[in-house]
Amino acid sequence: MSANESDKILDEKNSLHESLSKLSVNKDESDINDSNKAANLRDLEKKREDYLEWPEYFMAVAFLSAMRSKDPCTQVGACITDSNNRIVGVGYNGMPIGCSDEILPWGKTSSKPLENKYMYVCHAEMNAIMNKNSADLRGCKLYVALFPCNECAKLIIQAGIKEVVYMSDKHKSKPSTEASKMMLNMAGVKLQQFVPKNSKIVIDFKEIDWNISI
Ligand SMILES: Nc1ccn([C@H]2C[C@H](O)[C@@H](COP(=O)(O)O)O2)c(=O)n1
Ligand SMILES: [Zn+2]
Repeated sequence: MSANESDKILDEKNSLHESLSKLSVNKDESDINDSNKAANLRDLEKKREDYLEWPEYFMAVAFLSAMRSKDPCTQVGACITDSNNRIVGVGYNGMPIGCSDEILPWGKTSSKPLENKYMYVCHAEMNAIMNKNSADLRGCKLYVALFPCNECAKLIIQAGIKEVVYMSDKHKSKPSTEASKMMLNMAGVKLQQFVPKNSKIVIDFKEIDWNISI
Protein backbone atom coordinates (compact mmCIF):
# COMPACT_ATOMS: atom_id res chain seq x y z
CA MET A 1 0.00 0.00 0.00
CA SER A 2 1.26 3.48 -0.91
CA ALA A 3 1.77 6.23 1.71
CA ASN A 4 -1.09 8.19 0.11
CA GLU A 5 -3.49 5.27 0.38
CA SER A 6 -2.59 4.62 4.00
CA ASP A 7 -3.14 8.37 4.89
CA LYS A 8 -6.57 8.25 3.23
CA ILE A 9 -7.59 5.17 5.22
CA LEU A 10 -6.41 6.86 8.43
CA ASP A 11 -8.44 10.01 7.64
CA GLU A 12 -11.57 7.96 6.98
CA LYS A 13 -11.05 6.06 10.21
CA ASN A 14 -10.72 9.32 12.20
CA SER A 15 -13.80 10.84 10.62
CA LEU A 16 -15.80 7.68 11.38
CA HIS A 17 -14.60 7.82 14.95
CA GLU A 18 -15.65 11.48 15.25
CA SER A 19 -19.13 10.76 13.86
CA LEU A 20 -19.56 7.86 16.26
CA SER A 21 -18.54 9.94 19.27
CA LYS A 22 -20.99 12.75 18.20
CA LEU A 23 -23.73 10.15 17.98
CA SER A 24 -22.95 8.93 21.46
CA VAL A 25 -23.00 12.56 22.88
CA ASN A 26 -26.41 13.10 21.24
CA LYS A 27 -27.60 9.82 22.69
CA ASP A 28 -26.38 10.88 26.17
CA GLU A 29 -28.25 14.20 25.84
CA SER A 30 -31.41 12.49 24.74
CA ASP A 31 -31.09 10.02 27.66
CA ILE A 32 -30.83 12.99 30.05
CA ASN A 33 -33.89 14.65 28.43
CA ASP A 34 -35.86 11.44 28.70
CA SER A 35 -34.96 10.95 32.33
CA ASN A 36 -35.87 14.63 33.09
CA LYS A 37 -39.24 14.11 31.40
CA ALA A 38 -39.81 10.95 33.43
CA ALA A 39 -38.89 12.80 36.65
CA ASN A 40 -41.30 15.63 35.76
CA LEU A 41 -44.08 13.15 35.12
CA ARG A 42 -43.37 11.41 38.42
CA ASP A 43 -43.54 14.86 40.16
CA LEU A 44 -47.04 15.37 38.77
CA GLU A 45 -48.20 12.27 40.59
CA LYS A 46 -46.91 13.40 43.99
CA LYS A 47 -48.18 16.03 46.42
CA ARG A 48 -46.42 19.40 45.88
CA GLU A 49 -43.82 20.20 48.53
CA ASP A 50 -43.33 23.90 47.76
CA TYR A 51 -46.87 25.06 48.59
CA LEU A 52 -47.34 28.06 50.94
CA GLU A 53 -47.51 27.14 54.60
CA TRP A 54 -50.33 28.71 56.65
CA PRO A 55 -48.30 31.53 58.28
CA GLU A 56 -46.73 32.47 54.91
CA TYR A 57 -50.15 32.45 53.30
CA PHE A 58 -51.82 34.58 55.99
CA MET A 59 -48.97 37.10 56.08
CA ALA A 60 -49.09 37.27 52.27
CA VAL A 61 -52.84 37.99 52.47
CA ALA A 62 -52.06 40.81 54.94
CA PHE A 63 -49.45 42.22 52.53
CA LEU A 64 -51.76 41.88 49.54
CA SER A 65 -54.54 43.78 51.31
CA ALA A 66 -52.02 46.50 52.26
CA MET A 67 -51.73 47.13 48.53
CA ARG A 68 -55.27 48.55 48.67
CA SER A 69 -54.16 51.33 51.03
CA LYS A 70 -54.15 54.88 49.72
CA ASP A 71 -51.73 56.11 52.38
CA PRO A 72 -48.79 57.54 50.39
CA CYS A 73 -46.35 56.82 53.20
CA THR A 74 -47.21 53.60 55.02
CA GLN A 75 -49.42 50.78 53.77
CA VAL A 76 -50.37 48.18 56.38
CA GLY A 77 -52.51 45.08 56.03
CA ALA A 78 -53.92 42.66 58.61
CA CYS A 79 -55.45 39.21 58.39
CA ILE A 80 -57.34 37.43 61.21
CA THR A 81 -57.61 33.64 61.28
CA ASP A 82 -59.53 31.21 63.46
CA SER A 83 -58.41 27.92 65.00
CA ASN A 84 -59.43 26.08 61.81
CA ASN A 85 -57.10 28.26 59.72
CA ARG A 86 -60.02 30.07 58.16
CA ILE A 87 -59.66 33.76 57.37
CA VAL A 88 -62.28 35.61 59.37
CA GLY A 89 -61.24 39.22 58.77
CA VAL A 90 -58.99 41.27 56.51
CA GLY A 91 -58.23 44.99 56.54
CA TYR A 92 -55.85 47.75 55.57
CA ASN A 93 -55.34 51.32 56.73
CA GLY A 94 -57.72 53.83 55.25
CA MET A 95 -60.19 56.61 55.95
CA PRO A 96 -63.48 55.71 57.68
CA ILE A 97 -66.42 54.64 55.50
CA GLY A 98 -68.26 57.67 54.16
CA CYS A 99 -65.34 60.03 54.85
CA SER A 100 -63.84 60.99 51.53
CA ASP A 101 -60.20 60.02 51.12
CA GLU A 102 -60.05 62.76 48.50
CA ILE A 103 -60.87 65.39 51.11
CA LEU A 104 -59.26 64.16 54.35
CA PRO A 105 -55.51 64.80 54.54
CA TRP A 106 -52.87 62.15 53.85
CA GLY A 107 -49.91 64.25 55.01
CA LYS A 108 -48.30 64.05 58.43
CA THR A 109 -46.07 67.06 58.76
CA SER A 110 -48.52 69.90 59.30
CA SER A 111 -48.21 71.79 62.58
CA LYS A 112 -52.02 71.66 62.72
CA PRO A 113 -53.18 68.23 63.99
CA LEU A 114 -56.45 68.51 62.07
CA GLU A 115 -54.50 68.72 58.83
CA ASN A 116 -52.64 65.44 59.38
CA LYS A 117 -53.90 61.94 58.63
CA TYR A 118 -53.42 60.64 62.18
CA MET A 119 -56.73 62.06 63.41
CA TYR A 120 -58.68 60.17 60.76
CA VAL A 121 -57.00 57.00 59.48
CA CYS A 122 -58.42 53.66 60.64
CA HIS A 123 -55.57 51.24 61.19
CA ALA A 124 -55.39 47.91 59.37
CA GLU A 125 -55.99 45.95 62.60
CA MET A 126 -59.09 47.99 63.42
CA ASN A 127 -60.49 47.43 59.93
CA ALA A 128 -59.73 43.70 60.02
CA ILE A 129 -61.55 43.41 63.36
CA MET A 130 -64.51 45.49 62.16
CA ASN A 131 -64.70 43.49 58.90
CA LYS A 132 -64.98 40.15 60.72
CA ASN A 133 -67.22 37.60 59.06
CA SER A 134 -67.61 35.34 62.07
CA ALA A 135 -69.65 35.81 65.23
CA ASP A 136 -66.66 36.57 67.39
CA LEU A 137 -62.88 36.59 67.29
CA ARG A 138 -62.15 34.87 70.57
CA GLY A 139 -59.05 32.65 70.31
CA CYS A 140 -58.15 34.01 66.85
CA LYS A 141 -54.71 35.02 65.50
CA LEU A 142 -53.94 38.34 63.86
CA TYR A 143 -51.25 38.61 61.18
CA VAL A 144 -50.05 42.14 60.58
CA ALA A 145 -47.16 43.83 58.81
CA LEU A 146 -46.35 46.38 61.55
CA PHE A 147 -46.57 45.87 65.31
CA PRO A 148 -49.98 47.15 66.52
CA CYS A 149 -50.22 50.57 68.19
CA ASN A 150 -51.76 51.03 71.65
CA GLU A 151 -55.22 51.84 70.25
CA CYS A 152 -55.28 48.70 68.15
CA ALA A 153 -53.90 46.68 71.08
CA LYS A 154 -57.02 47.66 73.07
CA LEU A 155 -59.27 46.48 70.24
CA ILE A 156 -57.28 43.23 69.86
CA ILE A 157 -57.61 42.50 73.56
CA GLN A 158 -61.31 43.37 73.75
CA ALA A 159 -62.02 41.21 70.69
CA GLY A 160 -60.46 38.20 72.46
CA ILE A 161 -57.68 37.72 69.89
CA LYS A 162 -55.07 35.47 71.51
CA GLU A 163 -52.03 35.86 69.27
CA VAL A 164 -50.43 38.60 67.21
CA VAL A 165 -47.97 37.63 64.47
CA TYR A 166 -46.19 40.72 63.21
CA MET A 167 -43.51 41.29 60.62
CA SER A 168 -41.83 44.54 61.66
CA ASP A 169 -41.28 46.10 65.04
CA LYS A 170 -39.65 49.23 63.60
CA HIS A 171 -41.46 51.59 66.01
CA LYS A 172 -40.43 49.63 69.10
CA SER A 173 -39.09 52.66 70.94
CA LYS A 174 -42.29 54.70 70.50
CA PRO A 175 -44.37 55.10 73.70
CA SER A 176 -47.45 53.87 71.80
CA THR A 177 -45.65 50.58 71.01
CA GLU A 178 -44.40 50.24 74.57
CA ALA A 179 -47.93 50.80 75.94
CA SER A 180 -49.26 48.35 73.37
CA LYS A 181 -46.79 45.63 74.40
CA MET A 182 -47.50 46.23 78.08
CA MET A 183 -51.26 45.79 77.57
CA LEU A 184 -50.96 42.83 75.21
CA ASN A 185 -48.60 41.06 77.64
CA MET A 186 -50.87 41.80 80.63
CA ALA A 187 -53.85 40.41 78.75
CA GLY A 188 -51.95 37.23 77.85
CA VAL A 189 -51.87 37.84 74.11
CA LYS A 190 -49.00 35.87 72.57
CA LEU A 191 -46.65 38.00 70.45
CA GLN A 192 -44.62 36.40 67.73
CA GLN A 193 -42.35 38.00 65.16
CA PHE A 194 -42.79 36.44 61.74
CA VAL A 195 -39.70 34.97 60.13
CA PRO A 196 -40.42 34.51 56.42
CA LYS A 197 -39.43 31.26 54.75
CA ASN A 198 -39.76 32.80 51.30
CA SER A 199 -38.06 36.13 50.69
CA LYS A 200 -40.50 36.68 47.80
CA ILE A 201 -44.00 35.52 47.02
CA VAL A 202 -44.78 36.46 43.43
CA ILE A 203 -48.02 36.43 41.50
CA ASP A 204 -47.01 36.90 37.90
CA PHE A 205 -50.15 36.77 35.76
CA LYS A 206 -48.02 36.53 32.63
CA GLU A 207 -46.20 33.44 33.88
CA ILE A 208 -49.38 31.45 34.41
CA ASP A 209 -49.97 29.29 31.37
CA TRP A 210 -53.77 29.62 31.22
CA ASN A 211 -54.15 31.50 27.96
CA ILE A 212 -54.59 34.82 29.72
CA SER A 213 -54.05 37.75 27.35
CA ILE A 214 -52.26 40.65 29.03
N1 LIG B 1 -49.77 48.64 63.09
C1 LIG B 1 -50.08 49.70 62.29
C2 LIG B 1 -49.26 50.79 62.22
C3 LIG B 1 -49.63 51.83 61.40
N2 LIG B 1 -50.77 51.76 60.69
C4 LIG B 1 -51.11 52.86 59.75
C5 LIG B 1 -51.77 54.07 60.19
C6 LIG B 1 -51.26 55.17 59.26
O1 LIG B 1 -51.95 55.16 58.04
C7 LIG B 1 -49.89 54.74 59.08
C8 LIG B 1 -48.92 55.35 60.06
O2 LIG B 1 -48.43 56.44 59.45
P1 LIG B 1 -46.85 56.75 59.32
O3 LIG B 1 -46.48 57.56 60.50
O4 LIG B 1 -46.12 55.44 59.27
O5 LIG B 1 -46.73 57.49 58.02
O6 LIG B 1 -49.91 53.34 59.17
C9 LIG B 1 -51.56 50.66 60.75
O7 LIG B 1 -52.59 50.58 60.06
N3 LIG B 1 -51.19 49.65 61.57
ZN1 LIG C 1 -53.22 50.95 65.41
